[in-house]
Amino acid sequence: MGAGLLEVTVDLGDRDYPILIGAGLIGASQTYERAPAGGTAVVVTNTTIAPLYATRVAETLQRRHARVLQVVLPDGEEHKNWVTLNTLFEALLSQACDRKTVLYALGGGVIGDMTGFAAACYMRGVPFVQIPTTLLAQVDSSVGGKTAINHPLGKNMIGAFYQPRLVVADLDVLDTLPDRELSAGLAEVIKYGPIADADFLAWIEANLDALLARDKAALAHAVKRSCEIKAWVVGQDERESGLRAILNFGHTFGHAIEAGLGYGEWLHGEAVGCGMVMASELSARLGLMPAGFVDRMRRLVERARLPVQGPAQLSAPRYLELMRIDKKAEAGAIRFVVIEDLGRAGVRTAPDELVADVIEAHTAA
Ligand SMILES: NC(=O)c1ccc[n+]([C@@H]2O[C@H](COP(=O)([O-])OP(=O)(O)OC[C@H]3O[C@@H](n4cnc5c(N)ncnc54)[C@H](O)[C@@H]3O)[C@@H](O)[C@H]2O)c1
Ligand SMILES: O=C(O)C(=O)C[C@@H](O)[C@H](O)[C@H](O)COP(=O)(O)O
Ligand SMILES: [Zn+2]
Repeated sequence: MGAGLLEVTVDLGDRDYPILIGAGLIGASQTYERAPAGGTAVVVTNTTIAPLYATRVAETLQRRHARVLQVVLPDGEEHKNWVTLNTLFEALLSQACDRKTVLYALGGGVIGDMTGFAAACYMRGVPFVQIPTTLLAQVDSSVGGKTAINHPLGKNMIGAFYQPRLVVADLDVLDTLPDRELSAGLAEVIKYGPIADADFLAWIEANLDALLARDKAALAHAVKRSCEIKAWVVGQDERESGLRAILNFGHTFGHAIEAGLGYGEWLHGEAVGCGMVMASELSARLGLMPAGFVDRMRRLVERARLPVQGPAQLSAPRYLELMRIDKKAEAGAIRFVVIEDLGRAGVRTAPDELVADVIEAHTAA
């Protein structure tokens, strides 16, 4: 293992688990010491990541497991569905995987969300480990136990809360990440500032160029601080009965963009980036934040090379229709995460006309 190993704990009583952050982690057998050993390991990955990292992970796991299998799924958000999930179940059943089998999710958020959901369901629950390979997955999706697949009518609509046993965030794997995916990950990093930590927002603004240049020290800090904030939230409200909703800042608008365009056209992080600009505008129009805050967020999202205008083909009424089946909606009322003060978020409803104005103000002509 490389020097400078960082660790964050997700504090969930007897389901506590560590997030290890550092260099050279995926090929070191001591990395996996706190995950269950013996029996079968299944490395679940996709066609892009398999040739890059699956052999290194599988060879390392061979020192801890009697048998190591690989399941390679198709790549892309459009495959985060029942069909792909069933491919995974068929592979597990046809290889006689038993209840002691450990699933290792080697990939971005799509692989992590699907593997976690499969682990929650297979034989009513088998252990799983997250090995996130995108920035987005390292700062967000691998932590906290939200697992799901998409439905044409709504994002992440079929899923379960199911925690991993260990998260391994190896910063070296980010070297091969395409620039567009790096930017998508930065959207979720930026999110943590306005919702929970004004100083972190200022740090991101000051260090955005270093992050875009993949400076390892900057990335290490961004991953660690993001995981600390997410762990702090999840530790208090694992199943989103209240506080956890703040992690959805920008997502009510963003999920509507993803579903409205058909999954995969805009990346999740791109939709969240644009969604945060809209949610900032809503916060200002509700009188919670000054207009300058919207400019500040728009500038930062733009500097991260993310879209700040919604897609021209999605009308405000279409957003409203899609947002009514958002998971936070209650009795048909859409609930939005808004910023109440820098570093503090809350959940509010807003009149449809106001929401439509906000969307139109930030949509390409
Ligand atoms: N569960 C949660 O809490 C949570 C949080 C945020 C997002 N999500 C979900 O995560 C998904 C988005 O995740 P994502 O942004 O990681 O996308 P992704 O999983 O689709 O990965 C992005 C792309 O990068 C490729 N890739 C991954 N790692 C690579 C590497 N190291 N080198 C080269 N290529 C690599 C992938 O094959 C893919 O093509 C969405 O479905 C979103 O809903 C879930
Ligand atoms: O972990 C959470 O809670 C989040 O909201 C994190 C989000 O970044 C993530 O996209 C999550 O999957 C969205 O949750 P959903 O419940 O709206 O599907
Ligand atoms: Zn997200």
